Amino acid sequence: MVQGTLYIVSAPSGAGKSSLIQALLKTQPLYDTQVSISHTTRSIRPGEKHSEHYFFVSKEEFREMIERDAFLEHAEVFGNYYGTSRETIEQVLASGVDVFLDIDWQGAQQIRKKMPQARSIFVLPPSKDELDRRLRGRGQDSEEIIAKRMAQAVAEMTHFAEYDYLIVNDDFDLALSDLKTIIRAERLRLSRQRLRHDGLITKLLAD
Ligand SMILES: Nc1ncnc2c1ncn2[C@@H]1O[C@H](COP(=O)(O)OP(=O)(O)OP(=O)(O)O)[C@@H](O)[C@H]1O
Ligand SMILES: Nc1nc2c(ncn2[C@@H]2O[C@H](COP(=O)(O)O)[C@@H](O)[C@H]2O)c(=O)[nH]1
Repeated sequence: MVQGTLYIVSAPSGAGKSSLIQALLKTQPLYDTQVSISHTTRSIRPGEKHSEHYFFVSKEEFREMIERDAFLEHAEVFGNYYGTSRETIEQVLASGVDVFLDIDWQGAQQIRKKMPQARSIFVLPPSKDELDRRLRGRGQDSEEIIAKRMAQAVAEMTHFAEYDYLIVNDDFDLALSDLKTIIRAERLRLSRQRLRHDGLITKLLAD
């Protein structure tokens, strides 16, 4: 079985990465593409569901998971802890399914060290004003949390050059189309490698 590809997607909070990933998943069959559900110690927002948006856990549970090396990566973001389950990701990739991680730059750095074959995408907002509008428009965070996230936005964006691909999420449909193009190109690149590996190209070019 050929391994699935791991895609890391990062962006300042509110730039639209979760919306883009969710829209992409609607166009892909489950046996092809899945999104990882992280563990977090942050409080649940209105409308969020345990095991659908996140596994919401206590700090003690999170610490216990770190101790048993259950995370592929984990980080403190905006004063809360977030982590990606190692076992789940390894199992899904081994079954040939591509997996998307919606994680911050710290997690992205940890994954690149462990899995250099992972592909990474950074999503930028068209402007800081628009980022602020989107965070407010989402209507899920307090003034204090929005201020904290806006204050961290520039720090997150300074890491854009560490990523393989950059998408500016101004027009949503255009940004989604860019994301689909990246996935398509990566799949074509890999299928070319597989053909070469199988000796098919050699056979096709013979005679
Ligand atoms: N291109 C766009 N134009 C206008 N609004 C957008 C666009 N993309 C996303 N949004 C809206 O911006 C808000 C923030 O988007 P989203 O929650 O996907 O951001 P995020 O980067 O995943 O944030 P976080 O890191 O906090 O989870 C949402 O209300 C979403 O509907
Ligand atoms: N390093 C990790 N970062 C993660 C993970 N899951 C989410 N995140 C990032 O946290 C912020 C805030 O998310 P929110 O849901 O509270 O708005 C955002 O940048 C996410 O990408 C994770 O498992 N590891």
